[in-house]
Amino acid sequence: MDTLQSILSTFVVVVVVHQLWKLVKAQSQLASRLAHIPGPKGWPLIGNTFEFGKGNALDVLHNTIRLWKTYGTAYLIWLGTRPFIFLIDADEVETVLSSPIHIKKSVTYKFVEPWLGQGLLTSDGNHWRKHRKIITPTFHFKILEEFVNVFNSNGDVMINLWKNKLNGPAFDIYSYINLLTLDIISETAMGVSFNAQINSDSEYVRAVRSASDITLKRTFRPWLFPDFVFNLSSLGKEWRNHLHVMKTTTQAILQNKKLQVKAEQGKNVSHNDNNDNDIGQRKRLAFLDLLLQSPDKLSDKEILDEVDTFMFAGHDTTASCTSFALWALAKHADVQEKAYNEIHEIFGDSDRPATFRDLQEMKYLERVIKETLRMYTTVPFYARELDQELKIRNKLVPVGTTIVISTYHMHRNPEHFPDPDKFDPDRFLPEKMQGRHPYCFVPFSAGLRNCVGQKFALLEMKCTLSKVLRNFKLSTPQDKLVLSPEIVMMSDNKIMLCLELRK
Ligand code: HEM
Repeated sequence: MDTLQSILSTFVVVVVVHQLWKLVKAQSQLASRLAHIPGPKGWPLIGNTFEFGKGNALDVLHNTIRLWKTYGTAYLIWLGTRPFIFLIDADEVETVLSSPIHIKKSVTYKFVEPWLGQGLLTSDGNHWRKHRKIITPTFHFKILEEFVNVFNSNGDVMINLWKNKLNGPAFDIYSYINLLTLDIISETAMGVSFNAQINSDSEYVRAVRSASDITLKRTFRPWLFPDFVFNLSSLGKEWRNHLHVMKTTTQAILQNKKLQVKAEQGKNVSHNDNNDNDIGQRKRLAFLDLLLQSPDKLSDKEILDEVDTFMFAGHDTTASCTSFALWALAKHADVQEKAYNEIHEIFGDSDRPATFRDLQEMKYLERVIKETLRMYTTVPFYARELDQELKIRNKLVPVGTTIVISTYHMHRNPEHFPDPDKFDPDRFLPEKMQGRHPYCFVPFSAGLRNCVGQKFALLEMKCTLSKVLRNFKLSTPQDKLVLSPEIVMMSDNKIMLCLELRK
């Protein structure tokens, strides 16, 4: 028995050592092909994991700034045995983003796959191409025009809540804005509202928030990369609970919607009928309805994946940018006054809701949003995994390397944005943009895999910001925000505003 045991243990040790040796050998082969990209020295198997992240977003920002200053606009780090090249150079970023070949997302996007499945954000290849073709028309301006009512009615709920804060102490606006954008995306994506602004303790809302946090933690803990290790960890257990809440919620909504469609068909009401309904209002369709109607006949799973993707990609992002924009307006009284004057010219003293056309006219406010996207870059990093070699710094970089587009750093590059820490919306005046590198400002990414929701996002943010400015004069006691690049940019020291009534 003892002999059998010792033979077995020796066998296990030999297998483990052999596997580790293979990993070290593969890493060293990759390293020799990547020797032309500068970066800190990494350890075999561990790479730079511990010095780089420690799972803390604040460390990630400090370290990436330090690495940029030390190694320049393309540098290499190792997370475990995986090489990651961070790109800040606009020419090199253009090579990646404009390519029809390098559209595969990095391994870290796999972590959200149990939630988002093969939705637009995570899929690639022919599946992605087919779905992108189906989904792009659902963001047509005629459909977005219909959503302005949703932006307005949900925005009014927040304005009413904020009226209780008038002339009071400063308060943290982030959770208000986050619940507002969640209400907007659930109504536009699924046609239902969680009324999260009123019922802020929603289980779904908490699940979405925590699932995003866990995804970020996993990204910087390579030992949690393998699913079997993650599934055994306490984070993995927490993740499964949140996943269950999120999946059952959206599934129930889809089933209800299908029952509703059946009932309408029973009453001979065409679901495709987008004309007047029996109470004289135009019937507004959510993305879910549009996907259900698609002639391409998507399966339930395909529809759910896309709806979950909208829920994930379409609310934390706009919440982050809107909150930072409000803080910037509060901080820079001159910018706030200019934005207010533009809005006053459009509406005068009327309190009518904004229309699609009004929102198009807010050119200065649009520049404020762009400057916010530059300085407080909503998605500070996004990444691709090479499944074909790519030339960087005049040499081919091997398959399997992850390319990280380092948007936050690109947007602070003084070569393209002089005095980069100054908030100046007029950088985005057409005459100032002339001659600027087309890929030095990429908050919504660019090329084939750019953000499909960017027009929706701009309209929603303009609607919310103009509504707040029409009602309140903003100020802030905070001198500086401590930026924390989680999956979207967050402020580590809250976003505090004081409100005075405008009229
Ligand atoms: C300030 C707001 C937003 C910002 C800054 C933003 C930014 C981005 C970025 C950088 C990407 C590319 C990510 C990557 O390559 O990994 C992306 C993709 C995407 N975004 Fe947005 N986004 C915003 C709002 C929205 C909204 C409101 C929606 C939906 C209603 C949305 C839906 C998507 C989807 C589905 C993709 C994947 C597109 C594809 O790969 O074909 N986003 N977004």
